[in-house]
Amino acid sequence: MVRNIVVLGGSSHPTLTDTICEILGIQQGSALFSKFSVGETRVEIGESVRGKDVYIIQSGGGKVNDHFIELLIAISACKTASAKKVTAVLPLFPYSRQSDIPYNKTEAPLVKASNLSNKLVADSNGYTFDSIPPTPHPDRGESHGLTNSNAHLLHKVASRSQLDEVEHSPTHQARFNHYRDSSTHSSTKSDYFAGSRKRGDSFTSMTNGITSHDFAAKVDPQDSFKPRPGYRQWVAQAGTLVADLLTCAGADHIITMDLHDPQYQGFFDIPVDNLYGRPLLKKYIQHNIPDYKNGVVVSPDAGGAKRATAIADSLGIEFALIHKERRPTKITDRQNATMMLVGDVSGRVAILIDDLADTSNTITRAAKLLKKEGASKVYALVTHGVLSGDAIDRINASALDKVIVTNTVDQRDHSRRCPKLEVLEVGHVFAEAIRRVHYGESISVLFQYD
Ligand SMILES: O=P(O)(O)OC[C@H]1O[C@@H](O)[C@H](O)[C@@H]1O
Repeated sequence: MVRNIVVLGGSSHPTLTDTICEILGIQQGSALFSKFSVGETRVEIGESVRGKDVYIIQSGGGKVNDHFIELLIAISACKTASAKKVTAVLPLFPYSRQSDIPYNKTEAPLVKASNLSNKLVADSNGYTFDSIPPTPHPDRGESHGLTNSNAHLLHKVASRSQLDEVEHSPTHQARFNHYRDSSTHSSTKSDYFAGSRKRGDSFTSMTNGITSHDFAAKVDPQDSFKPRPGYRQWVAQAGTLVADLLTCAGADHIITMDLHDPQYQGFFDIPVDNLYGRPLLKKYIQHNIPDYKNGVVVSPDAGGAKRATAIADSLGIEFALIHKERRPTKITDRQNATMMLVGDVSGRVAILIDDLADTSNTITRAAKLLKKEGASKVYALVTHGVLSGDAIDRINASALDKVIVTNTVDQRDHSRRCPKLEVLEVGHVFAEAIRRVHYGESISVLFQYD
């Protein structure tokens, strides 16, 4: 039993708090989270936290803004009630995709939300959500700008040097130069759009200021937001604000898992422990995917390549990458994005790895492409199963055979609605991190997964 510690659970994920307390052998701290009729959050701490080491568990996902405010008020309440130290435990860190200028996912969603229910109808292959335009296929002469010299890579296993070859080939560079300004040469998703945002008004009017793909899933911002002609919209970078709010509220320490951008830790001036979900994902692959040694780990986009290659390397299996090409040909052509596979999955199990599935557009579209390219089965392994809006319907109707998520976000409702979903428990990882932080022990052992 861990002593002199108080663990409180916000309303985002009560079962995870229960699991953590059970593993630590303690009773959950007493706190009441409620609402005034107007919607304001009310927090009451029901026991003394004076001189105690307090851990407040609150995840992103669900009613993310309400949960975040609840957390801030709870932190502040504990500090003013003389807690010695307050640690915010955020299994999924809210707003962590907004640590930089939010990227604009011009290729998603594939349909307008207003038409979504009509579109959830399987095509002749039994899957929904066609790429528009179709995924390029060399046999059909749809090389989409690939030269003969690098088109052959589409049918080969992508080695690291081959990926570099594509990335650095003059043709590729030429194609992407217009997405970059002279000072922006990183290939991350954010940077593509950080660069393109600076291109000027044509891009501004093309995107019409869409700043969040979550938002895009609900309403079509084109209908509601038009930046004034000649003005480049100002895109909020909420990451810094969120980090500041936590520290201002009184947080002394943050524990989280698989931050979308690990560099986000640098936005804090308090310690941040960013735990890894990879050991769990790796173990799942080893124990549950038959013949995984002949499988291929696939990153659904360039931004996740590092994450996916780390798992592929540690399993000693091959790696492939889905390259999303955003090359609108006219101002209104927001959905003109194509996906192409760099690597070979033909006759093999494809194992998609990503940090997060929100609308699930990314993994369902990737699965469709992988099946078209001959994958025998497609698994998606994702740390954070946010699965908001129509995500579950989308997964159920997709080419995905299985979706594996951890329970950094509450999965009880998702599991009921999605027969393809399997959930991996993270309670023991957070319990061990809390125990080690409380006793001042190193937590680096939790980062090892080889
Ligand atoms: O396509 P959905 O599921 O909405 O969003 C998930 C994607 O958005 C990115 O931030 C994640 O890394 C992932 O690739």
